[in-house]
Parts: sequence; C-alpha cells; structure tokens
Amino acid sequence: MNHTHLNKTPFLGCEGVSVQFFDRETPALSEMSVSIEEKESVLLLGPSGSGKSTLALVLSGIIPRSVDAWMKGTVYRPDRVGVMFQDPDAQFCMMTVEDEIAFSLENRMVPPAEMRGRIEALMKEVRLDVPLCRRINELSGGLKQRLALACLLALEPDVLFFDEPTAQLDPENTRYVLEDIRRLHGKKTLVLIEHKLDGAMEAVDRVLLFGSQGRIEGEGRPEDVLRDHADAIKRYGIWTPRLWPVTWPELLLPGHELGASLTQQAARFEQRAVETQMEQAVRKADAPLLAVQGGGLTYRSGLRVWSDVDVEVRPGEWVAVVGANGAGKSTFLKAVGGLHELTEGKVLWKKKELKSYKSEALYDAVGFVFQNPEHQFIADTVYEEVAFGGKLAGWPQEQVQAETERLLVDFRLEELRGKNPFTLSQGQKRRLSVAGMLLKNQELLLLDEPTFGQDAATTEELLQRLAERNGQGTTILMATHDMEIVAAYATRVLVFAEGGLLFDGQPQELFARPDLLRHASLNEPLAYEYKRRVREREEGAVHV
Ligand SMILES: Nc1ncnc2c1ncn2[C@@H]1O[C@H](COP(=O)(O)OP(=O)(O)OP(=O)(O)O)[C@@H](O)[C@H]1O
Ligand SMILES: Nc1ncnc2c1ncn2[C@@H]1O[C@H](COP(=O)(O)OP(=O)(O)OP(=O)(O)O)[C@@H](O)[C@H]1O
Repeated sequence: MNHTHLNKTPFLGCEGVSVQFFDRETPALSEMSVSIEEKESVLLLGPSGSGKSTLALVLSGIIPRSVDAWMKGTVYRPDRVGVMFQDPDAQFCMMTVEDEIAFSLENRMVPPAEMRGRIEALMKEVRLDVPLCRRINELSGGLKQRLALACLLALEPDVLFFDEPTAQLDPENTRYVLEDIRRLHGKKTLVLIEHKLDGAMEAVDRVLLFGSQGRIEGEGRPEDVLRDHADAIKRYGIWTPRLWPVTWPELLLPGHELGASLTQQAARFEQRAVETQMEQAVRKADAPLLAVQGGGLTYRSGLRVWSDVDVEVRPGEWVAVVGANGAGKSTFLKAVGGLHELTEGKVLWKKKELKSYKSEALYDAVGFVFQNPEHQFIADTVYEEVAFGGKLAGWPQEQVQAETERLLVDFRLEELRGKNPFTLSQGQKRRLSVAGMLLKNQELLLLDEPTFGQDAATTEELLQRLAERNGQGTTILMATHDMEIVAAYATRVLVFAEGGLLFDGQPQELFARPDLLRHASLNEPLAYEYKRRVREREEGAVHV
C-alpha cells in the first residue's frame, strides 16, 4: 500500500513521498504513495498528528511551496486546486463579500460585465444569503465558511481539498457544508479531512486510514475499512460515523445493537439529569460566583450582539453556552472574563463589579481558553507555554516542573515539549491551549470550544480532565457546538439566539424541546433522538 508502484500517472497522487519538518526528529509522512482518480472522493482518517493535513498540503502543493519542510518523492496534480481550511479567516484578503468573490473570479479572467451575475450565482449555490456589500468581519463563522466555499468554486478547481471545514460550525451550518460537499461528490475530485463523519460518509468513495509514523495503514471502501480495521480505529481513538451505514428505518427495528446501546445511553443521561437536578437545588442557596445583570453588548461597528441578559452562575456549575454561529457565545465568555466591557448592565464577580478588580486578581481566578488557540500562545516552546502561568505566579521551580510534566503527559504533548506552539497540528494546538489553562487551579474556567478538531480519544481525555477539575470545585463555562457533550457533562445550558438569552435551564429540559432546538440551529443528542423516534413510531403504530 505504502510502496505500491504506480502503473500509470495518477490524476492526483504521490509516490514515495516523505516529509520532515525542520525541527522534528521523525518524519510527518514516510514513503507514502497515493493515487486518486479523477472525480474520486477520498477521506483521510486518522488520529491527531498522524499526518492528514500534511498529506493534503503536499498534494495541493502548499508543501514545499509555502511551508518550510524537507520533502522527497514525486507528486502528481492537475493545474487547478482549491483548499478550504478550518479557519475561514485565514483565506480572505478583501473587505466585502462581493470583492472577495470577485477577486477569485478575476483569477479566472471573468469579464467585468459578467462579474455581478457570476457572484450572485455562486452565493446562491452555497446559500450565502447576505447583501453583496456585507463586510466579511461582520459575518458569523458559518457564513464565512460558505463564503470561502463560494470563492473556491469561483476558481473552478479540478480538485477540492477540505481540511476540517466544519470544525467551527454549528450543527445547522455543518449540515449545510456537508450537503455542499455531497453535491460536489462525483462532479469534482475531493480530498476530505473531517471529524464529524455523519453526513460526510455519503460523499466518500475511499478511505485512507493513517496510523502512526506518517504511514497509511489501510485503505478501501469506507465500509470495508471501518470493518476490517475496527481494532486499529479503536486503538487510535478515531471518530467513526455513529449512524452510517445504518439508516433510521433500520435502526428503529427491534433488537438493533446500536439501538440498544442508545437506549442505555439515554437512560444514563436521564439518571444524570435527576442527580443534576438535586445538585442544582442545593446550589441555589450558595452566593453566585458570577452574575450578569441586564447585560448587553454592542460592538463599535454598531452590531448589537445581545441584550437583556440576566444570568447567575454558582460555584461548581458546568454551564454549556450554546447557539448558532454568530449568536454571541464568544462575546459572552469575553464579557464575563473581563475581556470585553458590557455596553449595558453589569457583570458581578463575587458580588462586586468585575471592572473594579485588578486584572492580576482576575488572571489568578479565571482561566480563558480562546476559540483560536493561536491567539493564546505567548511562549516559544510547548513546555514554556504550559509552565507560563506557574512561573508568573512565582511557584517554586519544582512545582512548576512537576505540574507541567503531568499535563504534558495527560494531553499527549510530551514529545513536542521543545517545539514551537505555532508548528503543531490543529489538534495538538487545541490541546496545548487547554493544558496551559489547567496548570493553575482557577476558580472559573472559560472555555471557547475546547474540543473542536479533536479525535475521539482526545476529546474524551480532555473532558475527563475538565470533569476532574469540576469535581474539585472549579466552575466551568464552556461554549460548544457539540450537543453530545452538553448532554453528558453540563449541569446547565444557556442558549443564545435572536439577540438574547433564549433559554437557561438544565440540558434535559432543552433537549425535550425540539422546536427550540430548531430555532437556535442546534440538534438533539443521538440517544435522545433515537428515544423520540422510537416513541413516535410506537405512537404511529397505535394510531394505525
Ligand atoms: N509547520 C510545521 N512545522 C513542524 N511540524 C509540523 C508542522 N506542521 C505539522 N507538523 C507536525 O507534523 C505532524 C503531523 O501533523 P498534521 O497536521 O499533518 O497532523 P493531522 O493528522 O492533520 O492532525 P490533527 O488531526 O491534529 O490536525 C505533527 O506531529 C505536527 O506536530
Ligand atoms: N470584535 C468584534 N467587532 C465587531 N463585531 C464582532 C466582534 N467580535 C464578534 N463580532 C460579531 O459579533 C457576532 C457574535 O460573535 P461571536 O463570536 O460572539 O459569536 P459566536 O456565537 O461565538 O459564534 P461562533 O459559533 O461562530 O464562534 C458575530 O456577528 C460576529 O461577527
């Protein structure tokens, strides 16, 4: 597989390619040979740091053209390639939606007279329903990602690379983007890296399974790879689709194995809900750690993100902050963390106005994990990045060292200790940004999508670490798009929508309201959806 000699020149592929980044002791790709046919669609599946993005960068030509790395081997590619990354901001260079798409079209020498019509057609194709003159920095993450896709399609590429395009998207926008990718299936050559596999598998003809040491461990039709390599997939802790290739009608048949495990999971959620209810009732007597009173925030651009927000958070709660892209989750976390000042109302920390505290006092009490890990990095090495908080707080050296080492192991970063944070893989960066915030025992952790872009094993480990902290009394406020995490971990959930706080209550109350979920572009956890559909089916049967 890795060494196959190619009989004919592939449409897209590589032969005997090895890549080693300059500061690394081991190669990111080892003697890799891959052959992809025209209009074929291939999924790169593998654990964090296994080389998926590196292969996409090699096949698209970004390595070695724009990234410093040693590389050998041969690469085959057609003339026009387009790449869509996790972070849409990385690819824009103009101010407005119209200019950005026009910029791509100019690359294709589209005559000015046709420009407007082409721009509108592309926006329609990706369902980007905003005025042409809308400034890009005023678009939500989901709309930005759709704009990025419109710009890519404008280039009429022969191959499209998608590197975790839905990582920052809410469930509804994720569905849209995956739908767009499914529509391209069979029309374009596609290379996809994606963790959310439900909804993506229908667009995949073949899976390349990455193991350790930058090698491909298996390949074939998706159902064959998932079956034949089930053990390795489990060992590496890779996400697999939860439903595919199972369909709902099939799943609802009595005696289905997955159905049974979903029933058990729903029972666990419900048991947890009962316990949470009791805990929350006891907490009501405690003084709030944090309170927002009549809170509102309007950015200088004039955008009023939300208003009339009243929230009290008590010590030990695990509050999930959810809502569609652009609903104001990050803005809320920044406001309660003292990074943005409210334009209406006030934030109280332990009954005193937040703004009356010195920033050092807040820094000691509150840890903030930013949505973009790179916005947080301040040190030159992974080790220093984790150790920073302890050193700043004047801890004895042995303590800094011991705690840092423990976190490096917990977050699977020990081999990268001497590396520059900016050179890590997406998943590694995210883990580092969380580890750095867990060194100190803050009273409050504000986490902006701490699990995005993680493989299954790391997501689980990360949540376990947070659960331990929560068990020791740390209060958690966490923005997330992952309703499975909300159901399994949160004691409470805040839903932001329509310029305000639409819902404040326990997760099971939210998930019992499909209308509200739809309204806020959220989805039901699979176990709850299964239970609801079984019930509806039984009721349907009774009515018949
Ligand atoms: N620019 C770089 N400089 C140095 N090392 C790098 C660079 N980019 C990636 N690496 C390293 O190469 C290895 C493979 O990274 P890659 O981004 O390809 O992994 P991945 O499978 O896409 O991971 P993830 O799922 O976490 O995004 C990692 O160990 C990473 O730290
Ligand atoms: N510094 C800023 N100046 C102006 N507008 C901003 C700023 N930061 C965010 N916005 C806008 O405010 C709105 C809310 O953004 P915010 O990032 O809080 O939403 P979110 O719910 O976290 O979204 P996502 O799920 O996409 O991360 C968006 O329309 C965004 O474009």
